Amino acid sequence: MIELHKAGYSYGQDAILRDVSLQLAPGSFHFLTGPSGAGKSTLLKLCYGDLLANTGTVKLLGQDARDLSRDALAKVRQRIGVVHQDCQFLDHLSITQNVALPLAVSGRDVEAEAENLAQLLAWVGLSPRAHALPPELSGGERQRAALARAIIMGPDVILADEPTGNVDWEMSQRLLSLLVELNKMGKTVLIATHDLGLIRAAKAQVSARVLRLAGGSVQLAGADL
Ligand SMILES: Nc1ncnc2c1ncn2[C@@H]1O[C@H](COP(=O)(O)OP(=O)(O)OP(=O)(O)O)[C@@H](O)[C@H]1O
Repeated sequence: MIELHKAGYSYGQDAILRDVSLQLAPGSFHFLTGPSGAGKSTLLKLCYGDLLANTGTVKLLGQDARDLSRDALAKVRQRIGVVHQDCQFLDHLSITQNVALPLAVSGRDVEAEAENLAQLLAWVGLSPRAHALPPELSGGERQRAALARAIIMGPDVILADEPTGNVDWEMSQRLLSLLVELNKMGKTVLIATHDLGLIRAAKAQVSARVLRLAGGSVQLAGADL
């Protein structure tokens, strides 16, 4: 469970989030919409402890984010997979090596995980590109590689920031079906997006709550979405 209670965040003097309360219950599927600059990425950063709220409370998997030591936060983060908006990779490493990075960083034996890695790349449809370098990938391939990297540690929660930002409709549907499939496996999913078509398509497949962030707080969006 990720839980925010009256959370606020300011970059310097600028209060971006003022009073955000939300609960991501285990196995739930949420969308987060709102105008550009409303603070969606900032809110996601609070949800995985990249930023600490200036006011209010943020609980990550039952623990107050402010009380987590660096090691405890690292452990919590292994259970929260993040697909970042800009999907950055290390360009000199292959896609397989990039996807495996969280394993290596957490001290796991990457060789021993080779079969799991291959299966994961096959699941996101990237087996033929397993040895390619990141600059050689298309936008949709990069997004799928970023999703694979986000879930390699087997997280309970997946936070995706505009995962379909730079891809065509067909690819966005493919990414959505991967996220829906993960949710059907019991994972909690939160997707920040401007793409209302994506939200409508998802609602035909999964019971999703749509949150709208505006003016520094979050409300449940209208039923027309
Ligand atoms: N590191 C930072 N320092 C100062 N201001 C920042 C920083 N990061 C974001 N901001 C500002 O905070 C506001 C919210 O940014 P954020 O990226 O969270 O919005 P967003 O809703 O995700 O936007 P978009 O939909 O365009 O991606 C913006 O005005 C942005 O310029």
